[in-house]
Amino acid sequence: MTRALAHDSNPPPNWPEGIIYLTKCRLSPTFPTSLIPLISSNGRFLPRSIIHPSSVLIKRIDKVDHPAKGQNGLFAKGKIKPGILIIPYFGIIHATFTLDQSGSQSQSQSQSLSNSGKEGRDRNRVPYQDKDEHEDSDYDLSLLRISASEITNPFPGYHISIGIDAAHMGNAARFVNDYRGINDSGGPNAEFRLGKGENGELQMEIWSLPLKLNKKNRGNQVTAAAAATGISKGDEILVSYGKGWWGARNQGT
Ligand SMILES: C[S@@+](CC[C@H](N)C(=O)[O-])C[C@H]1O[C@@H](n2cnc3c(N)ncnc32)[C@H](O)[C@@H]1O
Repeated sequence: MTRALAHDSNPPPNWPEGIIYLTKCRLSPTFPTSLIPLISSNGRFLPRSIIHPSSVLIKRIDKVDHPAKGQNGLFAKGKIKPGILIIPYFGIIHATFTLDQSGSQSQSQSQSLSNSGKEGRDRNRVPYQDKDEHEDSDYDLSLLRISASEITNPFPGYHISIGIDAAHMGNAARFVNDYRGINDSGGPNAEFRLGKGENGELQMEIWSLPLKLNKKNRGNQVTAAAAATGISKGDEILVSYGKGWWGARNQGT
């Protein structure tokens, strides 16, 4: 008998098999408790569940000239106004530590790596990481970076990168595609923004572009009027992953 996946609730239509459906982010089991105050204004991580928004749907892409043909995309189920929170991005929140090579207070890597499982007793040693399992994920977003020199950094000598990875678990936001090759002339119609959940937790969100950020608006009254209507029913919701995201993937190709 196969074990049912530990979905938070019933997944929305077209949810792929093998991916856990989340209605809120989860913390990685290796996420240090001493970092929680940095991602939550009340010092606790107790996000409220957010159900699938009625404004979006997950759809398999069949268009022959779409660069992500055969994959899924996120689409507007109805009209979405400009400057609206469409959906928060859920996944597993994880931390990656990089030894600061420039500072004088650096701990040695071997010293820190020998402290597997002792995080409760010694909060200022980085947790053991065999390999960064999120490094190659195409669903990993940066949530927060903390420099080694910041006074709020509970791990002196290490730069900390906190990310949200939706490779194996997430919500419909994980299906948002990048506009490149899909709507090159119009650009994205949505963007990632840092936001706050109801219980004070930092979260990444997908918003429809406000009118002023739509690059087609400038000096063009006709397009500005069209952009003011936001994202039309049936349109694919498209963001920019950023040049860095594509640069890292195109290296050596
Ligand atoms: C976060 S996922 C987006 C959802 C994905 N299409 C799916 O069905 O799971 C990122 C992946 O989507 C694909 N993708 C997104 N935007 C793309 C684009 N403009 N051109 C080609 N592939 C794209 C790439 O395979 C990329 O690694």
